[in-house]
Amino acid sequence: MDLRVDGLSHWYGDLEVLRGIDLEINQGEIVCVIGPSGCGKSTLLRLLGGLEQPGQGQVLQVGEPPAGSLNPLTYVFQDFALLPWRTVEGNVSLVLEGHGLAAEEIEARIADVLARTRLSDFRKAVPKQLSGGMKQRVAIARALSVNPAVLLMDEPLSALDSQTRELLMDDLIDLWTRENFTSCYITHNLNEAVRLGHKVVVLSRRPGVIREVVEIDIPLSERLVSDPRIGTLQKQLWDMMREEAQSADMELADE
Ligand SMILES: Nc1ncnc2c1ncn2[C@@H]1O[C@H](COP(=O)(O)OP(=O)(O)OP(=O)(O)O)[C@@H](O)[C@H]1O
Repeated sequence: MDLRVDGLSHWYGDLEVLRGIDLEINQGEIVCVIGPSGCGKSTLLRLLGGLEQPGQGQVLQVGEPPAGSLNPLTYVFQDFALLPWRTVEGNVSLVLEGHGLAAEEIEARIADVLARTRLSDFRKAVPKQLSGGMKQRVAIARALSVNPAVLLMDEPLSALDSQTRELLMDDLIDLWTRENFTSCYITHNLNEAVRLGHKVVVLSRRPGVIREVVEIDIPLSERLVSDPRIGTLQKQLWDMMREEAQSADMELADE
């Protein structure tokens, strides 16, 4: 299933947050969205997932979600959003309950996603026993368990230290290489965008309009930290964002 965004604009009261966004998220691609603070990135993600209705324009689901999808558009948040009193398997099973699935189907889905995210040995652990990186892996496993068409990821690595972020990026690259999942991935971090994005959408300061869509045709598995092409792309993105980020910074300081 693809997502198509047509002429999307959004306001909160008098505050215009997004203006005239046209965007395609095609099946099997990771679309990263970057832009200065407050430019409407999280709002865009909420509109994509139907948590809010756009002031203008529309978000279209083109094609069918994968077989067995319980929730075609599924979020992964920065703060992991795990229930502290539930085990790893309990946190995954949370999103599988209430769909009328047989107990064996729930068990099969849990075992499958824990294996795919290499968490099988941790299924009885509770969140406080896990590092931040492991918690986010549980959140990703939970999102995958509903067999989503599109993963909506809102700064999923930004609460993690830089080494853990590197490890999780490797995990995501590995997962994508095995499964070609589809994602809209919001980030502040330009390195994440150039390591993970098939497309990088650069938003202006608020109201967010699309300044540029940068297509990156280097295979994800070849985008090593040491690859000079990655550094060059990152600099290119920063050159596009610098002025917008400076202006946004001043605006926020005035508020
Ligand atoms: N529910 C809401 N009601 C009113 N204003 C809101 C609401 N949600 C967001 N805003 C405002 O809309 C603007 C865009 O917010 P949003 O969180 O989408 O930006 P962002 O680009 O994700 O920001 P950041 O990079 O800082 O996370 C901000 O000025 C924010 O204060």
